[in-house]
Amino acid sequence: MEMGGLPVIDFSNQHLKPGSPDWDSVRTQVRQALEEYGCFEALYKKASSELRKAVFEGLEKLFELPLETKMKNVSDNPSHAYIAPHPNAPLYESIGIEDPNVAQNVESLTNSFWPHGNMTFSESVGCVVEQMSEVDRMVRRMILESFGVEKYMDEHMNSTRYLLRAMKYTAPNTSEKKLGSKDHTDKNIVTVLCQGIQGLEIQLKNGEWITAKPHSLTVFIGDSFYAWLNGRLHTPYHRVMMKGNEARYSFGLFSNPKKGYIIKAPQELIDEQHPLLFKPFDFYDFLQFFHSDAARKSQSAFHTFCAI
Ligand SMILES: O=C(O)CCC(=O)C(=O)O
Ligand SMILES: [Fe+2]
Repeated sequence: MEMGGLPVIDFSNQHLKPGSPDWDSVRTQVRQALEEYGCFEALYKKASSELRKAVFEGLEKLFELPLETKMKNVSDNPSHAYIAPHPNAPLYESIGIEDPNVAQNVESLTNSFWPHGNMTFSESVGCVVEQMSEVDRMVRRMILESFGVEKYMDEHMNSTRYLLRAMKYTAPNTSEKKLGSKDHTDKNIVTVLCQGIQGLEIQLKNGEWITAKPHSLTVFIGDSFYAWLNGRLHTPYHRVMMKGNEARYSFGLFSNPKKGYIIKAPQELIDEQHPLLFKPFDFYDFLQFFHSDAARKSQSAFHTFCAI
C-alpha cells in the first residue's frame, strides 16, 4: 500500500500460480483493495515499457489519420466503435476493437486504416492485450476464490468477451484542469487500463479524488461484476482531467458480459444480511438503456436499470 494513493499490487512474480502462497497473498491484497477502492494499480513486468511505448507510438499515428478513415471503425454496438470529439466531451476521441485477443480482428482494423496495414502496431497490440487479459483473468479468479464461489469459475470466465478501447485526449492548452472524460463507473466486469501520461482520477469512498500513476496498469471493477457479486465490492467513480499542452493517450481492456448471458448473483452470495440487490439482467439491454433519455435523467443509470 502507498500513502495517499491507490494500493499497488505486484503481479510480476513468476511463481504466481493458483494454490501457491504467493497467489494467496496477492489474492488477499486484491480483495482488500477492491472492497475499499474498487480499483488498484497492478505492476506487471511482462507488459514492459518498450512494449507500451510501441503501442502508444502506434496510437499517435492512428489518431492522426483523417476522420473518414477513423469512421471505418464500426460496430453493431455504437459504444464499441469510433467515437469522435463531441460538444459534451470535446477533448475525447476513441476507437474500439472487439475481441482483440483474436489477431485477425486487430489486423483487419489496421488493414482498413493503412493501405499496407501496420504489422508492427498489430503485433504490439496483440502482445499487450495478451498481458492485460492475463491480469484480468488472475483478478477474476482471485475474487471468485476469495468469496468461495469457485464452482462458477468456468461459467464466469466463459461468459465474457474482450473489448479494447484506445483513447486520445486532445491537450486543452490551459493551466487549469479541463474535463477529458466525465465521472462514471465502468459498466463491465473488469477494466485493465494503461495510460501514457497522468490524468486519470479516482473518487474515494469519502468523496476525495486521487490521481492514478501512469506507469502501472490500473484495474477497476465494473457495475456488472458488482451486481454479480451482489454488491460485495466497490465500483469507483473515475474521470480524466487534462491540462497543459500535451495530448494524452490511453487504452483499456474491458471484459464485457456476452450478449444473452444473464448476470445474476449466485445463491451463495445472497442471504439475510445480503439480500439480492439487483434484478438479473443482460449487459446488452443495460447498454441500450444507458443511451436512453431515462438513463440520462437518472443519477445512476445502473441503479435505475437494475432496481428490484
Ligand atoms: O483514459 C483513461 O485513463 C480512462 C478511460 C475510462 O475511464 C474508460 O474508458 O472507461
Ligand atoms: Fe472508465
